[in-house]
Parts: sequence; C-alpha cells; structure tokens
Amino acid sequence: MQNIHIFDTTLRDGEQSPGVNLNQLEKLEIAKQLERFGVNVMEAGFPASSHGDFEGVRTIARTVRNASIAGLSRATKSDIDTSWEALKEAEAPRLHLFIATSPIHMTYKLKKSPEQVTQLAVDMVRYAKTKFPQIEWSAEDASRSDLDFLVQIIEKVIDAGATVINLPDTVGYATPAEYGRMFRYVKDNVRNIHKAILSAHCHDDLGLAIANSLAAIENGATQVEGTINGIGERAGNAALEEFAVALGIRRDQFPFSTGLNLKEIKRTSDLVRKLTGMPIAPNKAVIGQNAFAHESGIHQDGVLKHPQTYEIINPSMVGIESNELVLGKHSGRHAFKEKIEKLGFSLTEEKSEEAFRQFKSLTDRKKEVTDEDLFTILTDIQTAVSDVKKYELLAYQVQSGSINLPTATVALTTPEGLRAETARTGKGPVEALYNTLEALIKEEIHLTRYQLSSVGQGRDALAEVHVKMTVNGMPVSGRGSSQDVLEASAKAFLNAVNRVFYGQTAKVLQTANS
Ligand SMILES: CC(=O)SCCNC(=O)CCNC(=O)[C@H](O)C(C)(C)COP(=O)(O)OP(=O)(O)OC[C@H]1O[C@@H](n2cnc3c(N)ncnc32)[C@H](O)[C@@H]1OP(=O)(O)O
Ligand SMILES: CC(C)C(=O)C(=O)O
Repeated sequence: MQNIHIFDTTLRDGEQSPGVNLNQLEKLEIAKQLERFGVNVMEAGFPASSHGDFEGVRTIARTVRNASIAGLSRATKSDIDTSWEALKEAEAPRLHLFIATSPIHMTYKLKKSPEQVTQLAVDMVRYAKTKFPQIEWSAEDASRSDLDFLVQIIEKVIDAGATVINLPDTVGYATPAEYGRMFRYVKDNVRNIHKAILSAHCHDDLGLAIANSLAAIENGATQVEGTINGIGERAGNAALEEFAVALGIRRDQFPFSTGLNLKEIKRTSDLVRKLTGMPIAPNKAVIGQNAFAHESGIHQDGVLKHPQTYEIINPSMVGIESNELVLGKHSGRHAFKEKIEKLGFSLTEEKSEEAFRQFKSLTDRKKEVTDEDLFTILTDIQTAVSDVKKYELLAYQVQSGSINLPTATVALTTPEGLRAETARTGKGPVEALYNTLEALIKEEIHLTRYQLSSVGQGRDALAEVHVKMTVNGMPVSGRGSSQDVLEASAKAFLNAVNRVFYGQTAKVLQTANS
C-alpha cells in the first residue's frame, strides 16, 4: 500500500489564522503533541518573519527528534540564511522555499516575468542546497498557473536540488478534477519527477480542501500538507484529522496508509483549540462536539439496534473515550503522577507539584474531576511562563444584580512586585471586572473579542475564557480557566497583558511597531 507522508503546518500556515499568536512554550507543546500524533514533517514557522518565530522554530528544532522540522522561506538569501540558523540543529532539517508561479502573482505581486521567477527559483534552490539536505520547493498559487510553465520550472528546480515539489491550491480555487489533473500532468511531463516527492497543499475557501487532497494522492502526490482542526489563512487549510480518518474509513476507495496514530486526534485537536483560541464548530467532521451525537428518534433507534446504521466512525478510533472519571479528593501524588503521564504530559517536579496543588483545590469545589479538567489544568501549567515579571491576580470581588450597579474590586501584584488595588463599575459583572483591571494596568487596552466556553459538561464544568485585545496598539490574545467564570475572565485578561511583557510576542510587537 502506498504510504502518504504527512506534512503538518499548524505552526506556520495555521498560525497565520487571524488573531492567533502562540508563544514559544505553546508552540513547543503543540510540536511535542504532533510528534506523538506521528506526523513526518512539521513546519515550525517562518524564521525570517520575526525574532519570536525564529526562536520558536529553533526551540522545536532542538527538541523534536522523531519528525523532520521545516521552516518557510522566501526566495531570498537572507531568508534562507536565517532559516538555516534556526533549523541547523534539527534531526532532519528541511527548507520550504516558495515563489509564486501564477500570472496574477508574478505580474502584480512579484512584478517579475516568468523567466525572472524561474531564474530566482533555480538560484535560490542551488544556494539553499549548500546548507540544507532537504529542500521542498513550492509553486505558490500552482492551481492558477500555466501547466507548461509549471513543468518547465519544476524540471529546473529539481535539477538544482529540490527533493520535494509542492503544488499548492493557495487560494482554495481548484476543484478535485482540476487539481488531480494538474498532478497527473506534472507526473507525466516532468522528465526528472522521479527524483522528487510530489506534495499537495490545499485551502478550504470552497470547502474542497479534503476532496482536493484526496484527488492529489489519486494522481501521484505522496505527501499531503494540512493543519490540525483545519486552521489557517481565511477559510483554513485541509484538516489533517479529516484526511487521516477519510483514509482510515474508506481504504476501499483510497488504498493509502499514513504513519499517524489516529488515537491521538482528540488530544491534538483539543490542545490546538485551547492554545490558539480558535473554536471548533459543533458540526465539524471528526472532532466537532456533535460529530458522534445522534439526536433524532429514528437515528437513535437505529444506533441502539446496530451502531453502524448511522455511525461510520467509531469515536474510540480518534481517541474519544466515554468521559472517564479520574482521581478524587483522596488521591495522592503517585496516582496523580501516573495520570499525568497517561494524559501525555511530562512536567518538571516544580510544575507537577503546582498541578497537584491545583488539582486538590479543584476537588474541594468540584464533585467530579475528569480527564478534560486535568488536561486544562496541565496545559495551563505546562505553557505558563514562570520566570518573568508580570501582573498576578491576588483577589477579586464582584457584586452584581438587577438592582445595584455591577461593581468589581481587584487586587493584584504589578511586574515591579507592588500591590495595587481599586474598584470600578460596569454594565455587567465582566465589564466591571475588566474596567477595574484596565484602571490598574497602566497601558492602553482595548478588548476586541471575549469568548466563554465550558470544558466538559454539567453544572460544575470548568469555564474557559479566550480574549483578544490590543495593548498599546499591539494585538495580543490570552486565555484563562477556572470553575468561576469571573476568575477565568480575569486570568484571560492578565494572561494577554502579561504576554506583552514577555519576549515571545516579538512577532506581534514587531508587526505593531513597523
Ligand atoms: C501563501 C503563503 O502562505 S506565503 C506565507 C505568508 N506568510 C506570511 O507572510 C507571514 C510572515 N510574513 C511577515 O512577517 C512579513 O510579510 C515578512 C517579514 C516576511 C516580510 O515583510 P516586509 O519586508 O515588510 O514585506 P511585505 O510583507 O510587505 O511584502 C512582501 C515582499 O516579499 C516579496 N515576496 C513575496 N513572496 C516572495 C517570495 N516567495 N520570494 C521572494 N520575495 C517574495 C513581495 O513581492 C514583497 O516584496 P516588495 O517589498 O519588493 O514588493
Ligand atoms: C507557502 C505555500 C505553500 C502556502 O502556504 C500556500 O501556497 O498556501
């Protein structure tokens, strides 16, 4: 059976989703989970785009050992040099070099003729080959490019040393038949194509990203690129979990295998959702909340009689188990540590102790502590930046009702280590709380998005808040969780503000300052 290489770009194209900005610890946590999921290549970022991205890529290159690490680069020597500096310590570094090949991109964006683009592509692949063992070359906007021009330029970049040829549907314009035809044409007409792997990279503007990826592998592609939860520019990229499950369920139609461990899908998806703050539609295929729910009587009757009447995917295939009850009030450190490992976390002694403290405090307030609760606590602790000065919540109180004006009182420590407290009113309890926090933090803050969701089900579910805001004009996001909605809201607010004080938001800082 033909094996398909999986190239994950959650940390690069996925991070290009509007409003998503991951710090280094968050990127690293996702990278480690992608490694567990079994991707062959992970694109860790675009090193030349900012200092923060450079550091993020370098950290991942130094840490992840079981996947090739790629970095995106324009066709310029300085982008290539920066990428090499970020990637050189990876086990299997890969440069992802791109340049657009469609008439519209060459004429209006690059302002170059096809001959100039060809020369630049060849020169830069040759230059990159002096550093990188693996070069993936992408013909940006391939699906709107002239096929014979594609054939010519691909032959030349392979001769120059490219080992992977990626043909992206950059703007999600292609239909499956067209996209498949392009791969067939390239496969049949590029003289030296046997020296390279052909790769598909699809966007979902017309909702065809998975259909197009499948058409590509039916026509010669042996690598597929995509992101977890389908996040990415505009309507997003091909969702890798959907692609993997489509192959798993319809092997009769698609006789291809991957090295992915499908049981890691749920965890990978949860982690990406949590850290990016990108919500998942309940009806999203494979990982949406309703993907395995049956509401109507006739369906329920069928499923009770024989699950496969209405259920083509067994939830356990993607790591969704029935909500397991875990550890309680009387559990000790040994059982807790074993549980941490089972959930896939590897914490330092200090972080493990902090997790145990938070777990114990939760068992005082919550009847049932589930795996989902623990996953939330552990993710927050694992990605918390502990060694920087920041704002910390000491205490808060909010009074709210239909008669009095909602009023919040907050006490916090400032990055200088001082205690500050004040009170403000608002139209509702969250606004009162945020007005108070704004009054305490001497920066110009504008909240642009507030999103509240619950982790798990039931009256005592944890609240999770994601916010987006600008701090002194810089866009930044934050998240917080707690059993108390207001505490989760305050934590999310401070988490966003604290990112500004930590170097990992360099990408955001640079963009805003430029
Ligand atoms: C399809 C894709 O997803 S491609 C990847 C897109 N991702 C991103 O853009 C995210 C990161 N980008 C960034 O941080 C910034 O755009 C940077 C740092 C890379 C560049 O910033 P700036 O130098 O300010 O340039 P800006 O983004 O405004 O314009 C891009 C320039 O690169 C050129 N360019 C675009 N693609 C390429 C390429 N593949 N090779 C060489 N040059 C290119 C453009 O023509 C333009 O050049 P010009 O200034 O001579 O007109
Ligand atoms: C850089 C390339 C591969 C890309 O992201 C696209 O064309 O969508």
